[in-house]
Amino acid sequence: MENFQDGVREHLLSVNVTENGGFNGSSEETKIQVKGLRRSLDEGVMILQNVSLEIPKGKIMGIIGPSGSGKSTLLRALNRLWEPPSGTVFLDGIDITGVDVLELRRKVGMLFQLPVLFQGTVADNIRYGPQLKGKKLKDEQVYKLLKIADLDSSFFDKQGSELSVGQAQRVALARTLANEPEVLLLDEPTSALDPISTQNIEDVLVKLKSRGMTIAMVSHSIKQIQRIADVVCLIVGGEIVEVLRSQDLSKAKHPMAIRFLQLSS
Ligand SMILES: Nc1ncnc2c1ncn2[C@@H]1O[C@H](COP(=O)(O)OP(=O)(O)OP(=O)(O)O)[C@@H](O)[C@H]1O
Repeated sequence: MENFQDGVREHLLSVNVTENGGFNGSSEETKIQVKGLRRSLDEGVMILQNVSLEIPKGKIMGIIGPSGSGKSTLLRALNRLWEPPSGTVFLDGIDITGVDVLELRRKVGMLFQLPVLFQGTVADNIRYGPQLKGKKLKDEQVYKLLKIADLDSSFFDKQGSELSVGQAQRVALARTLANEPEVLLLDEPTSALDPISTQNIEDVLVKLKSRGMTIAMVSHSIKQIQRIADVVCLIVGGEIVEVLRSQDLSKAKHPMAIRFLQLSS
């Protein structure tokens, strides 16, 4: 317990990020594997069609695609906010449907477009997750989490209601990091933020990645994906149509992907 934050840092530093930059190469470890994931609505409409994907460890994967293409549904399957069928989503090779759901959500944390802070101070919010497990974070540990989320110590005692959306999003990130996640899922985390708050969040994400965190981020901003993602997954009509390195986005071949990229840039 004394070493909680050191433990976070050690964990993050201990993951060896591969240098070759390949995302399908044999030397790169897979953190999350999705195999043949499907979801259909009662009326038979397919939202996800046979989706298979490997999210590499210690990298940022951007997930982009037109509205309604299934991006959020895919992301939510990865920590069972939508329950995937067994045998379709694996974390470190283990089927997530067999893992205790709260334990899974500690390992695979999620941030949404709009942060929702609980009543109380910023510190109360950050302490929330560990407290559920009977652990009380020391002030020093809370300050360290604030720092990782690029918030100074003056935020410790502030009420959630006093914060801007951008600041609240960073508190939500610190609250998620208090659970010592191995993976972060982000569903358009900066779409409600101004450019400076967006840059603050992007900087934190890049810093977390450099410490070994695996990140999957849905974004509508191709420019954002090009700034921070290593790999991009393009999803159209519930199907993954391309997986590319972000610098190779312009090489997309699928006609719908090309059209989407042209209209979005
Ligand atoms: N629980 C649900 N019940 C009915 N339809 C749903 C449900 N969840 C998602 N859908 C539908 O599935 C499709 C994919 O939704 P999803 O939110 O995953 O898309 P998205 O790519 O994230 O969209 P956006 O970019 O607009 O957020 C949409 O047509 C949506 O209306």
